[in-house]
Amino acid sequence: MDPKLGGMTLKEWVAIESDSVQPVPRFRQELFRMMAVAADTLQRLGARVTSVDMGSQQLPDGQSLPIPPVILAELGNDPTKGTVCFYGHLDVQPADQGDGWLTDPYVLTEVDGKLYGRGATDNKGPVLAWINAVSAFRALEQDLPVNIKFIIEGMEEAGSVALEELVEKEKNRFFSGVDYIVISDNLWISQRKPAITYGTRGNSYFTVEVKCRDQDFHSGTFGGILHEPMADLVALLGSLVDSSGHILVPGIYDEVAPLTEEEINTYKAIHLDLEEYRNSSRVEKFLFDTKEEILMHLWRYPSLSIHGIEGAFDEPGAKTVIPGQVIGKFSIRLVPHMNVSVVEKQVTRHLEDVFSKRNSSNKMVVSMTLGLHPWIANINDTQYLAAKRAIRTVFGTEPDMIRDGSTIPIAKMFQEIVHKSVVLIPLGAVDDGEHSQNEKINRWNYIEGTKLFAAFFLEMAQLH
Ligand SMILES: NCCCC(=O)N[C@@H](Cc1c[nH]cn1)C(=O)O
Ligand SMILES: [Zn+2]
Ligand SMILES: [Zn+2]
Repeated sequence: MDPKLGGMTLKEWVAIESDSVQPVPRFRQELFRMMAVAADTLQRLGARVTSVDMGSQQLPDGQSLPIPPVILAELGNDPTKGTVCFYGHLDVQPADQGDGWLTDPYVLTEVDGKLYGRGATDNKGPVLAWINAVSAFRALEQDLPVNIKFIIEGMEEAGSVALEELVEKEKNRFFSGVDYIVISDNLWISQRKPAITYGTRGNSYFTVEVKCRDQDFHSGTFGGILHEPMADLVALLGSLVDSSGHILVPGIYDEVAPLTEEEINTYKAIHLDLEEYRNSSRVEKFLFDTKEEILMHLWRYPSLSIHGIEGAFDEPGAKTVIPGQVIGKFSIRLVPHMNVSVVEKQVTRHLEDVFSKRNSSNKMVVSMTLGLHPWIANINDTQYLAAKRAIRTVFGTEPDMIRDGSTIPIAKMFQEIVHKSVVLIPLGAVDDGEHSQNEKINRWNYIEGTKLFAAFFLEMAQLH
């Protein structure tokens, strides 16, 4: 990239340890540095940049840490052109070479056309690809076909702390002229075939605490005479889902959108090599045997996952402890038209029911700690057509029209608060390993993705 334009390379961005998950001052400093570098890059491209102070974050242990600024940047304000707003994040998940990385996670390393490094695909690579696309128009001294806005945050991996309030506040300012919103923070469903994403599941995250007392017991001294909290908790967690993945909470499927023949056909049209998917996931057997069932259970049906138990003895060795208090954690991925507060009531009632049947003297407290709504878009919106055309131009193929089984809360927030059409245009391949060891982006995806975004601007200009 032309150095005059302030081009930063992906290698330089990956080298910044912008981990938002571990709440320690060193990573926060790195996050501030990351946001400053990105603001500078955008400024050099000619953008009007505001770095919004986001205040500080109170942590459960009482300490307070500053939240990195959110970047709001604007390029062009021609009223005859459409305005596309791109959202991305520059914070990353934790990464430690000792956890099984084959290369230093903060040194972008190319092996066989794959660029390994934390944040390479989630989400530094895609953010830079959008910036590179703008930079290409600048380098060619061509007018941008559309007005472009960027909203870039540094706390996505920590739950987008304080972002919703900012979007609400900027609804009639920064977002007032925005026509379309684009996010590139997920992956294709294949190694080589591009995709457009029009829906994500939501998530309701629960804790269930069972307490006898706030100290552990010796199982030789107390074992046999106690209602053990862990036994209660295992029974509670075991009551949630059966071995075929069916959720046992009464009423939970009541509001799930009915399945139509037309919808089934959309799954049939998607290219997914189930054997390759199973092998690359290193899973012996999935719960379902057909492509359609797999896709539907990832995208359009709820799922319940049990995540962990706080207070449990989880070290090697044979400690003879009875934990005095344990907290189980599980979540339910939500789909259209499930309602977060209805799910909260259903789960609480079910657990209270199961617990009361145990006649335990322990205390149980159920809390929903996170309630994120599912999101689904209208695939006939203009920007879906523009994205399809741009994919045809750059990749010479039709995209897979996909949904994502995970949750991108900002998509629903934009839809609800800004009331503009949102599209997800991923550029990473299915095996990029977001959040995992050896995260990567393929050089091909990064470069073709940059071309795709430039082509998207041109198509948007034509269709707007
Ligand atoms: N492919 C994009 C993944 C984004 C992601 O991992 N989102 C989180 C958000 C979340 C949901 N519940 C708690 N955090 C996810 O787990 O889906
Ligand atoms: Zn991400
Ligand atoms: Zn992520």
